[in-house]
Parts: sequence; C-alpha cells; structure tokens
Amino acid sequence: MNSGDCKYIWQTPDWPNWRFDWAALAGPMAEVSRAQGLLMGRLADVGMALRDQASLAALTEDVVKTSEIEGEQLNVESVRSSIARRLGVDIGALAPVDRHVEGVVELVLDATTNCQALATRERLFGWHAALFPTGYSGLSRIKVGAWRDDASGPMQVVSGRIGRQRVHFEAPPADRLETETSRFFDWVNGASNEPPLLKAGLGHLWFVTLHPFDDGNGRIARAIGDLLLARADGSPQRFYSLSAQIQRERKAYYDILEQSQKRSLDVTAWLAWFLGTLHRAVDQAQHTLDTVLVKARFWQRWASTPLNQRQVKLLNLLLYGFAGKLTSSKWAAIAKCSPDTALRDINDLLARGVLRKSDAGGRSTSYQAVDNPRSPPRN
Ligand SMILES: Nc1ncnc2c1ncn2[C@@H]1O[C@H](COP(=O)(O)OP(=O)(O)OP(=O)(O)O)[C@@H](O)[C@H]1O
Repeated sequence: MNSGDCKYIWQTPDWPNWRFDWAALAGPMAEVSRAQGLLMGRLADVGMALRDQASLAALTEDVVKTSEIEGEQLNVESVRSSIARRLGVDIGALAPVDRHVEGVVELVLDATTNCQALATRERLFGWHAALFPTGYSGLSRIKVGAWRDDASGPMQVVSGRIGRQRVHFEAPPADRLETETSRFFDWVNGASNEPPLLKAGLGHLWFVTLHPFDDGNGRIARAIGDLLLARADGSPQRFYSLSAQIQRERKAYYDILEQSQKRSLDVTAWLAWFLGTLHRAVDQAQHTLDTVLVKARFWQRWASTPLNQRQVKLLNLLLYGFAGKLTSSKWAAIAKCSPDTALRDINDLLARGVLRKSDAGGRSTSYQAVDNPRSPPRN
C-alpha cells in the first residue's frame, strides 16, 4: 500500500516510525520543565506531611477525572480514602470504598508508584481486569484481561446516534495485536532517543492507536502516559494530574487525537498539544498546593478548638472550594442532620470565629470558613 492510500497511521508503510520537529518542540519542552522545577522547588520547602497531602490531592483528581472523561462520576471522598489508605496518608476518617473505585485507584497507583517496573502484557491485563471487575462495560459483556478479538467487527471509535454515527478512527485488526503490542512494550521498556517528556506523549498516542482492548483504552493510555511521566520526573510521587487537565480540555483532546491518527506519522502537533496540556496541568497543581497550604494553616489555627464530626466535615468541604453557597439547609442535607442541629453547629462556629457570614448577597444567608482561599482578605 502506498502512503496516499492509507487512512490511518497504523496502515502507513513506515509505521511506527514516529516523526516530529525537534526544534519546534524544544521551547515548549523547556517551559514545561521550568514550570515543573518551580512546583518542585515550592514542594521541597513545605515538608513531607504537606507534600503527601499535595500528592494525595493530585492523585485523587487524576483518578476522578480520568473516569469522568469516560462519563463516569466517581465519589471523590471514596477515591481520596482509597488512595490515602494505600499510600498510608492520614486523612482522619476514611469514607467507604466500593470495588469499582478500588479498581481505578489500583490502576493509577500501580502505573505511577511502580513506574520503574516493566510494562508488560500481563500487567496491562491486570489493569484492565481492575477496571472492569464485573466483566461488563455498562450492559455489554466484554473480554476482560485479554486483547479484543473483533468478533463483532473492527474496533472503531464512533460518535452519534445509531443510524447517524460518525467513525472517527478505526484501530488495527485484532490479529495484529500480539505483534503490535510486543513492539510497543519493547519501546516503552527500552532506552529511547526521544526526550522522556516526548516519550510520555508518544506512549499515550501509540497505545490509543492500537486500541487493543474492548473498552478502557483511553484510561489505560492515560495510565501509560502517567507511568512514562513518572519515569521522566524520576519520582513515583505525583503532584500534578494530566488526566484532570485532559478532562478540562477533552474536546480539543479528541480533535487532536483524531487528526493525529490519520495519514501522517509526523506527530509534532500532537506532541505540542501534549506539552501545552502538561504545562497547564503543572500550573493547576500550584493552585492545588495553595489549597493544601491554606487548609493546613486553617487546621493549625483551630487545632485546639473542640469540633464535632459534622463541623469538621463541612469545614473541610468549604476549604476544598465548595461549589456554590453553603446555606444552613445545605449544611443539614450534607451533614444528614435536622435544620435545628445545622443552625446550632453553624452558630457555634460563628461564635468561635471559625466561620463567618458570606458577604455575597442573596435571599438566604451563606457561610465561609475564615481563611478560605476564596474569601476576600479581612481588614
Ligand atoms: N474522535 C476521536 N478520534 C480518535 N480517538 C478518539 C476520539 N475520541 C476518543 N478517542 C480515543 O478513544 C478513547 C476511548 O476509548 P475507550 O472507550 O476504549 O476507552 P475508555 O477508557 O473506556 O474511554 P474514555 O477515554 O472516554 O475514558 C478516548 O479516550 C480517546 O483516547
């Protein structure tokens, strides 16, 4: 086949000899490294306990957001608990965790904390089985812990209603997968010419192009990207979440993937997008760190104030950046208590100066934690 007849990159004669313009990527790569250096410098000063909290926050975002791309909403508190338990980070009371949350957490933590371990077919089958513990994706039974077999036709990425579907991408046939994935693992585990950050971007694209599973290819591609980023950073501890940033920019993610998987093996545009997104993820991590620091300062300040569990729970929610206004009726609903108890909890905190009435107008009174990062400074 000559390359003019090839619709997808895996059909081109020189597949998988990726090409990219080194000179065009050198600037963005240097900028990402600089942003990473600034973040790491700040983290180096905050001490181990806060570093653990910052990493817990980043990993929680990673797990929650990588699943959100798939349209699945995991419970943030149960993800946080599951990660905290596995990493041995103290977060006080642990929320209950279900099997499905455990599976996604297991995948992301294995990819990052064991980043130096070889990527192998068995390891990925384990990740896949952890993602689909029941053997079903929604209502469909899928092959779990094994490559797809294309029994019901070629693997395609499609969108739209049945009858009006648009095919965005078609993956290589199942009978090529053994050879294709072996070559991929050799490259992931071997020494490469390309800089480590670019290797992470290429690994993500390469895997999602093979699309070797019936489902879960996006999440596993992002986990492989995270594994290669952890190797690139030389540290298994994560402080930023690329998956969360991809979720924020997922329309652009799908568009650039679609363009990059067609026709040419020149993937400069994909790598530039990958580096830009990574840069924004690192910048975002600075905000996460701000929140962790504000929260730590807040609890240090009120350490000797006796508080009940409802008050601790709601204050923590406020410190994480409660979406919307916290009124006494929301307090009652979240803390699962009566309106009278909610008001007593609130009045007690107002009297101690831990909480204050929000300045924002509105029909019902809402409250803010004193020291909330989003509160205007007090005179
Ligand atoms: N328009 C597109 N063109 C090419 N690839 C796409 C397009 N849209 C999505 N993809 C890729 O296909 C993946 C979805 O594959 P699959 O459903 O097997 O994975 P998933 O992990 O279940 O999904 P998700 O990524 O949505 O969480 C996306 O993550 C993305 O990487």
